[in-house]
Amino acid sequence: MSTKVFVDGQEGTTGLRIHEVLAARSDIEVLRIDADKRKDSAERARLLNAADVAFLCLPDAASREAAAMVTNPNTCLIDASTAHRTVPGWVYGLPELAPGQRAAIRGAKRIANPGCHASAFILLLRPLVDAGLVPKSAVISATSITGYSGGGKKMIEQYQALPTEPALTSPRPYGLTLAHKHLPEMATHTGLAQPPIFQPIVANFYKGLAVSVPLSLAALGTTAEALQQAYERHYAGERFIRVMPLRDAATLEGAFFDVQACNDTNRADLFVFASEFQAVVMARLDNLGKGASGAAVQAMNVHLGVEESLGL
Ligand SMILES: NC(=O)C1=CN([C@@H]2O[C@H](COP(=O)(O)OP(=O)(O)OC[C@H]3O[C@@H](n4cnc5c(N)ncnc54)[C@H](OP(=O)(O)O)[C@@H]3O)[C@@H](O)[C@H]2O)C=CC1
Ligand SMILES: CC(=O)N[C@@H](CCC(=O)OP(=O)(O)O)C(=O)O
Repeated sequence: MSTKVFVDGQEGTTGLRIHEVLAARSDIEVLRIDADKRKDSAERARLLNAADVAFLCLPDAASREAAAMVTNPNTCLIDASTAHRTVPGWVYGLPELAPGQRAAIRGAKRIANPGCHASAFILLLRPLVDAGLVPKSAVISATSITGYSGGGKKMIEQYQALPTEPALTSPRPYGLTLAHKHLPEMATHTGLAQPPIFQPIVANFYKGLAVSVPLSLAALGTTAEALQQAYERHYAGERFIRVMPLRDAATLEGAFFDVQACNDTNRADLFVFASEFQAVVMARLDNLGKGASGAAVQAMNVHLGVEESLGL
């Protein structure tokens, strides 16, 4: 019997990509809403309650509204927005987070999909905190470089309009109130007592994201090898996480890091670059792949118990 899936927000960036991925699946029956009814509450409620799995690819307020419409106890919600990522009763949809997370996703009817910057940051920090290499009390800073599709339809339109606004031709730091919406999940799901000092930068390319975290090996009393081993242990057997060799030679030879090399995959690549006393750990992913739609489909596969038998 096929699984009935509804995407609330089917015309948006994340929703469209989920549809593309699901189109290749014979085990999924996609329930579609008529384009002119896509904001009609009664029709959305009908389809949400008819679905076995419903993806919420909506702004936060509309996601909260959608969650409140669901009365069918069998409907599993996978919310791509920020609305429920630290809310009790919702399971964080990152199977590689820690032992037990996969089982939690399998058993949950409310799954909150991680944010794109947050996914990369948490994949880097959680293993180091769990291994005791970074204390929970540490003050961490992080920089993220992201493609403009992370900003959804409005930002895509802005970057693709011709002629290009001069300010958009160079990378643009943002989040300068130091209150980015991913900070709460970054602290909650790493175990850090306080969120990082977080500096995102958006630039004129469609998709791809890399988070960098500088660490003082001397201050932490650790080594680059120990960081690398912590990643290798934590992610052993994880097909969507690739722990790259310490001081990845291919990157160092080229001298420049390729932020887009995970595009069109559900993979995250993790790197440790280091001198004797300092390290920079980096995570790279496709903000629309492992950072959004890919991760949402992976969470669905884990929930349905079909992750092992499928690619994405
Ligand atoms: N883009 C990315 O890389 C990522 C996005 N996310 C999150 O996923 C969610 C969706 O993002 P994204 O796809 O980029 O956003 P978009 O702006 O591209 O799409 C959002 C869609 O939701 C629709 N919508 C808005 N309000 C309602 C409503 N009340 N009822 C029904 N539909 C509604 C919009 O309709 P209309 O077409 O009329 O505008 C639009 O089609 C957001 O919460 C976002 O923060 C998460 C991870 C990464
Ligand atoms: C370029 C850009 O604006 N990116 C978005 C992140 C996209 C994302 O992951 O948003 P959610 O938290 O809704 O998942 C931002 O930094 O706010």
